[in-house]
Amino acid sequence: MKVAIGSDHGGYELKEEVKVFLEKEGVEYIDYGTNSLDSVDYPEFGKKVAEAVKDGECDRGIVICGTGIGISISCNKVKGIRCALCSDTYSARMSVEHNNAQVLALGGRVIGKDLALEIVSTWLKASFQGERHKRRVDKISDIETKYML
Ligand SMILES: O=C(CO)[C@H](O)[C@H](O)COP(=O)(O)O
Repeated sequence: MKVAIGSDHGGYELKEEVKVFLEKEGVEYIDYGTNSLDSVDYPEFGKKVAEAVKDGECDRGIVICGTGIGISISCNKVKGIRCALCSDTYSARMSVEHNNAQVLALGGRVIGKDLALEIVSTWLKASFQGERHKRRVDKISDIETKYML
């Protein structure tokens, strides 16, 4: 599995911790920035990660801003992308098993490193359960088809 990872300045430090974790776990990743604590605009980095997943360059994405909110909203504007903002391991697992989320969002100013890494670990191991959940995810796609160009 190859993971696209990106953040703004509010998520930069946690992004660097997540990268160390991915390396330890032997998970390949591409870092789409940002590369410092200098102030930047989170939609640019959410877009890069979401597009990398949409285009098949990466299988999944992890995005981080201060709260995780702005960057997750940005990712969810890319057609076909389901980005889930998670602050607990149960939601992280469910976001894949039930919602087939390909992108995980974290709040760098909300959760600590240890919890964040547990969430990432849980999320990486989860897989979509299909069945009744596929019908529901298909209905999300129907909404996109109606409202997104
Ligand atoms: O969480 C965020 C978006 O949802 C951003 O990281 C946050 O808004 C950045 O704020 P500031 O420019 O004050 O560092």
